[in-house]
Amino acid sequence: MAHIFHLAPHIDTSPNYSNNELTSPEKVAFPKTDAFRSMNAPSRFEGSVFNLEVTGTIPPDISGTFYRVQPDHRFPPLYEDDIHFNGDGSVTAIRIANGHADFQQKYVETDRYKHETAARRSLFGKYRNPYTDNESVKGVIRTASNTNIVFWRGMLLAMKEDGPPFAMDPDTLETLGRYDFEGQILSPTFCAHPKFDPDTGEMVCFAYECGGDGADCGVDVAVWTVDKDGKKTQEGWYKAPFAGMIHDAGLTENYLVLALTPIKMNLERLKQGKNKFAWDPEEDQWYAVVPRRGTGDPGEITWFRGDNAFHGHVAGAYELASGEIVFDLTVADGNVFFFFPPDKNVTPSADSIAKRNKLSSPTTRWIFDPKAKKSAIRKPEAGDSDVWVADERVKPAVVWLTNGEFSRIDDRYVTKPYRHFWQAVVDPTRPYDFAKLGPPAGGLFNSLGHYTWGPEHYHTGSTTSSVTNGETKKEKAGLEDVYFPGPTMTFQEPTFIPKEEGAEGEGYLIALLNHLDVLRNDVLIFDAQNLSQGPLAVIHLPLKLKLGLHGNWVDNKDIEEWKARREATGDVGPVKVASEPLPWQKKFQSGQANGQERSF
Ligand SMILES: C=Cc1ccc(O)c(OC)c1
Ligand SMILES: [Fe+2]
Repeated sequence: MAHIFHLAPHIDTSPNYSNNELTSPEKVAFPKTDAFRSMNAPSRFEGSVFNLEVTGTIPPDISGTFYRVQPDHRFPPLYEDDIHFNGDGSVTAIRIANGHADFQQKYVETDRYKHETAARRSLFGKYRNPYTDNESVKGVIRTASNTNIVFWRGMLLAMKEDGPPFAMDPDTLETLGRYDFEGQILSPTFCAHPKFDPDTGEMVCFAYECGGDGADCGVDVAVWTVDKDGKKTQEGWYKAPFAGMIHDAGLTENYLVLALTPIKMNLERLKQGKNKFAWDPEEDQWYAVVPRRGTGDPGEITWFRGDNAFHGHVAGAYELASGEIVFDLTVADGNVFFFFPPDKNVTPSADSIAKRNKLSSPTTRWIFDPKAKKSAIRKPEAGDSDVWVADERVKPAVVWLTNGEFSRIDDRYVTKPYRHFWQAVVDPTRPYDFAKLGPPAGGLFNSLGHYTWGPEHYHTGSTTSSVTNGETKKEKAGLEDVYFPGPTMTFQEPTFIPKEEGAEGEGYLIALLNHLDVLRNDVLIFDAQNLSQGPLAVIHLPLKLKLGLHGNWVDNKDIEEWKARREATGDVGPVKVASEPLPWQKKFQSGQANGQERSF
């Protein structure tokens, strides 16, 4: 292809960065780094496509919307080495009914979005580091709302764990505003993985780094329950043993289990304009078993610690008749976030993408006893607060040697024993066209897997177990059904679509396929229990999206029911978004120091 600078050599093609800093904010030229290359080249598309091209047949009983969110930088970042996780949240809706599919995509119009739109440039700096921001946006909520998009009581909530959620209209993807649960949750941070109890309709959610302005690198952790009518019914404030990332969680009938990963925040480092997190290869992986109806007493939590490792996403969690908790997630044997290397003693190359792509990430089953003998430890990092830690270290009960991430289950089985889970899978034995494609952006998720726990691992209500600290079984723990599309393709996170009245796992699986050669996406629909036969339908998008994080399926009945309830004349009425700044913002505006002290 002829490039314009061959045709017009006088055109300015100079780099837009010098010493890692943006030199011409008005010039729209993105970094030429891996974080902005291939599938992750900026897309920035907003709009819709009616009646997408389809190969195969979309099962006629599928009626609903697949919502998912991707980070997609709107402007060249302030720093050339910016990371994918710092991109603006852009929400995709794939609306399916009567065998047809429509596409829509729109940015989440966060406070960040509005300020940067007005200025036509980036104003917010590095990932979760307000010390790198333009002066004009001090005190503005920084979140890019780019990690998950969930349906809650008739609205979509776009979420990122560094800030509050933003509400969107499920029909139009219009941003309604910041959502504070009608004034009930005023935390500076929230989570990207709230859990929904299918029996009670409750949302159980949590936050970390939530004791100040949301960027204090502190150890505060909060847990909330919001009931099906939107009323906050529980709130507990706790301290973590260190200031690390708590990204995902598991929900059982009586507990929320939080995974605290040994990547650590540090305020001094942040103030120096450096990374939010650093991997600590010497630190344990931790789990907090938190009672769902707790009050915030530190003794309510039991913290469990195991050998250093990196948490992926949670599949399922449930309680056994013995009271013990089964908790399943992928756990990788090294730093998955290569862009957050350790602070010291590590040569830069030791945490490269190449090394990340060699990590193994099995599905790991832990069994926690909430009544385990524990002792209070006082950690100065925890503000001298008591943290109650189980005396015995934990080891996995089962390690299923899968190699993948983005575990999903039939969400009607959250809190319950389950048999089926699905993952984006890394199968290094399959061919990959490295010569043509270079390293796969976001990881080599070249396959999609359906896993069924074998009979000895499928617990019914009466099963008891006492294997908390037994020998770890490393095995193939059940059936594996895997689909590999070809050497030029990778998958994004799959989502399960249940069949109405169907048994657990009966339904479909939907996932985005990345064509790394032609830089375009398809949406694939599978029989959830027969992936290896290949997709039932391939929905062709006429464009390239970006690598997204999480998505969810919402049935049309729920969308329609809530639409009626949210009418001005409906029994619930329109969504009420936040009308006042957050407490930390008020403090900031009144000139009080923000950050260190608890704001509310
Ligand atoms: C996958 C995890 C993850 C964790 C924190 C983030 O801010 C994030 O942004 C997209 C993603
Ligand atoms: Fe996640």
